[in-house]
Amino acid sequence: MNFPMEKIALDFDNAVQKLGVPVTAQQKQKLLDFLQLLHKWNKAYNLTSVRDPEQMLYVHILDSIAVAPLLSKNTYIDVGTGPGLPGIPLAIMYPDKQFVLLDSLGKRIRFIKQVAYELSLTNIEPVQSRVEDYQPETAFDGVLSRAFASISDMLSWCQHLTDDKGVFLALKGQYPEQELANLPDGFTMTSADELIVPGLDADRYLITVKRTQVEG
Ligand SMILES: C[S@@+](CC[C@H](N)C(=O)[O-])C[C@H]1O[C@@H](n2cnc3c(N)ncnc32)[C@H](O)[C@@H]1O
Repeated sequence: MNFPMEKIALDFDNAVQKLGVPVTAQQKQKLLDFLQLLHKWNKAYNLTSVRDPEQMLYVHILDSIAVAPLLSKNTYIDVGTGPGLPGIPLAIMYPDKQFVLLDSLGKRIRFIKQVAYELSLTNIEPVQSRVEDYQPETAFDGVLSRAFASISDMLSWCQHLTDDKGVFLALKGQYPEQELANLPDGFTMTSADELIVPGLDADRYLITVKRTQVEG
């Protein structure tokens, strides 16, 4: 299928305006270049089940940048990033923040390396590893995930990646009531932000969890 760049660029402008997230011309170019690479390499690398470029715009690019206003820290790890979602769009939105993009599958990490090279993204570090095995030199400010695991599993597999002040951000569909009722001891949900993603007729929530602060 040809890539309908003109239509996608127009749809992008409309959606971003509704989203209310400021995007510069350079960021727009990089986001659309990423979309085009995702579309181009999807067959060879089996990166996403979404094959239609218009759908990719909403399901992958806009869904990822909808999180941008809620990122207030400096260093993040996107666990189970797949082809760089939501990490690559967020790294484009925040060139001054640092993102490690981690996945256990080599072909997805090879794709991310190619994207980083082609888009000159210097604030991402692709890592191929199981998250449980990855030992960073410095604790991250935040752990991010989308479509990765239950919140409990995310917390138990990723708690070694942050210190006591670290935040865990999980992008979810339906409000994950059951998952939140079963948080492991020592963790508390601190916010559940509903995201309205233009073009997506689906519930989206960003759940924030922190370590429970002990008083005194
Ligand atoms: C459903 S995909 C989601 C990809 C991406 N975050 C997205 O939203 O499109 C889940 C990803 O998690 C990765 N994954 C699953 N378990 C993992 C683990 N223990 N450590 C690292 N990556 C893992 C898989 O290889 C896969 O790419």
